[in-house]
Amino acid sequence: MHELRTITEDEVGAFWTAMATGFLNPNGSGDAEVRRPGMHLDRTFAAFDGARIVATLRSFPTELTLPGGATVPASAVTAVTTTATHRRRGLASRLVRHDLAASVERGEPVSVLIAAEWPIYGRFGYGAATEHQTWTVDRKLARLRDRPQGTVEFVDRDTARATLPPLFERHRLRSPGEITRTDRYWDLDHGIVRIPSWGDPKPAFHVVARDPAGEVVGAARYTVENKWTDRQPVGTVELQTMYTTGPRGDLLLWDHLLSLDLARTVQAGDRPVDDTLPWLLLDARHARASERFDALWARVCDVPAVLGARTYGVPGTLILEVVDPAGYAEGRFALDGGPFGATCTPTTESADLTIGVSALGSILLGGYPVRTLAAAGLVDEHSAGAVARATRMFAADRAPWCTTWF
Ligand SMILES: CC(=O)SCCNC(=O)CCNC(=O)[C@H](O)C(C)(C)COP(=O)(O)OP(=O)(O)OC[C@H]1O[C@@H](n2cnc3c(N)ncnc32)[C@H](O)[C@@H]1OP(=O)(O)O
Repeated sequence: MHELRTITEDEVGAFWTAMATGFLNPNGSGDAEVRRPGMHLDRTFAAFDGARIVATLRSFPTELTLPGGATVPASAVTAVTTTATHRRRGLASRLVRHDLAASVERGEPVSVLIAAEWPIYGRFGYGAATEHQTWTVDRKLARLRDRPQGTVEFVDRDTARATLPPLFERHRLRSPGEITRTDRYWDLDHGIVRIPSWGDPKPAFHVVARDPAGEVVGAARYTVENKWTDRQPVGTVELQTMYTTGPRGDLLLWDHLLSLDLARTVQAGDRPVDDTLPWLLLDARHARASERFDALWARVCDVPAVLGARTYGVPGTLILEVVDPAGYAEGRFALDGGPFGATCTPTTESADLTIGVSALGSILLGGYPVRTLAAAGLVDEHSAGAVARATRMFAADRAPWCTTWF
């Protein structure tokens, strides 16, 4: 049996080398020094074959925003790898289960991650909870419905670094599915701190949008691929980051992006599935959607703590039977919730619905309708109308969206 434990300071380098190898990055052995400040060694686990690290997992504390804007403490899991020579022997399973147990011990009510591949994490109780999509816009065809009011200016990287965090904070607290970012995250995001094996970041433009009163209403970063065919500019503007305080900022920044002569296409990934962009255009079909996929996955460990902290689309009560083979979320719970808050407590009343813990993760943020999961056989209805009621209650007033990769 391979030993599984937290790593020591001396093993930090070997941890990152093993992780990089697991992610098929042959150059990762020089990353440890830059990676070390973001690590919590008491929640950085490895499996050992003799003295060699052959599987990795680490987590860090964060906060998850729920529908209604409340946040709950969460454990963010990342760097899950097993070295190719040691796969399918249960090492990742042991690490994930070990980390979940430690998370529950610490009292974190939910664990989150971004799944490299869909089939990996459902067995541990995680469920896909948010989605995002990519827009591709032909800027020669797309026209905005309205003229924006305000200004957009180019700024340098350090100004962008100072401008984005407060905009993100506003976005985070109204966006179910988003998590907190540290200063270090922002430094990495702006290429101020660099992971050696990632290479140099592509040079980018930074812009800040202001309303007519001069208040900052948005900021964006984009790269440009300069390309010509038959003496025609056919390059692509790739939007890397955009946060706004609302529609005014969206309009200003999209007006800017669509006005970039010498590029043909604007591509924007990781956008919310209920984005305003198509509705800002004269012809919504010029915003072509693609790459709509799951993003953040959630694993509920403490049902009353998370279901009691979010708000619900309509007032209602439900008795939920949660099935969790690991036991953490297992039980029957009385939920009484509405647009202004909720209570959720263990109960012995008979259940309206039975749901597995993974499906519970998928309805937690309002990302997937209860009705859809019930139709797919993932939720059982025991009292007439319970699926319809739960569908209306769990719906969120905005699509959950997580823009933070970890
Ligand atoms: C949050 C994150 O960090 S996401 C990143 C995930 N890591 C990667 O994608 C890196 C490349 N992949 C790997 O390193 C490994 O394949 C891992 C970490 C995904 C799995 O590691 P292993 O030690 O092989 O997993 P383990 O042996 O515990 O397998 C558990 C089960 O999951 C299944 N499984 C694991 N990975 C996959 C996958 N990619 N696709 C489908 N099934 C998978 C296995 O088949 C096994 O099922 P079984 O018990 O029914 O046979």
